[in-house]
Amino acid sequence: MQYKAVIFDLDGTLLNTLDDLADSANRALAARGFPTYTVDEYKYFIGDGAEMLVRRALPEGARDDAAVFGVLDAFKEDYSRNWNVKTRIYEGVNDLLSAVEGLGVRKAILSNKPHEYTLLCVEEYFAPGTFEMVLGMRPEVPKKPDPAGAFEIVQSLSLKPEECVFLGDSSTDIHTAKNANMLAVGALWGFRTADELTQAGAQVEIRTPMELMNHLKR
Ligand SMILES: O=C(O)COP(=O)(O)O
Repeated sequence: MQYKAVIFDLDGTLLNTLDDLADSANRALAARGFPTYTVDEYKYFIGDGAEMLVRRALPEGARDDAAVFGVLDAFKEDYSRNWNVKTRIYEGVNDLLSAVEGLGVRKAILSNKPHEYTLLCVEEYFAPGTFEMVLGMRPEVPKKPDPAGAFEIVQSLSLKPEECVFLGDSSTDIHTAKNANMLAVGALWGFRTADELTQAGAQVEIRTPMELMNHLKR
């Protein structure tokens, strides 16, 4: 039997958004006199939403609300102007999306990126109608790894969770998949390591997007 839908994570899975996120966050930090980080260090700050990114980037002794929300506002303002400077689709992702489409398997996105930026990115980098549903992080819905967003997608597609595959690049995504009772597939080209995905309980790990096609039958 074939899975009926794939839910994709966005940052680090479909799009390499690392540089633009890091550049915006570094400018927001520097403007307030806080230390900045290398682009690679941001791989561990991204994945649990914009507020968490800022909390992780601020020095431990400076995570009071005024600092967090000051830097968060500055980061969002900067990112709203610079979200598509260096961001690119990962190699092989377009081929995968076409192949999934060709099989008649449905596609959706669930991201912890703020919803408005998730929509902007998807509109810019993917053909209209590629995804039936695109959900970013919305204040009223618990973020990944809570399965609420994943359940919202399956309900709206009239599917059962076990008919879905969840593909993501971080432990947050793997935990989301498991919490939602979906096949948990780890993307090894993203921001985190194979060790992290294995420890989180990934059922499958793939090195290139097209490898997902080998796992759409169960
Ligand atoms: O921007 C984030 O924190 C995470 O976004 P993602 O869920 O698409 O990886």
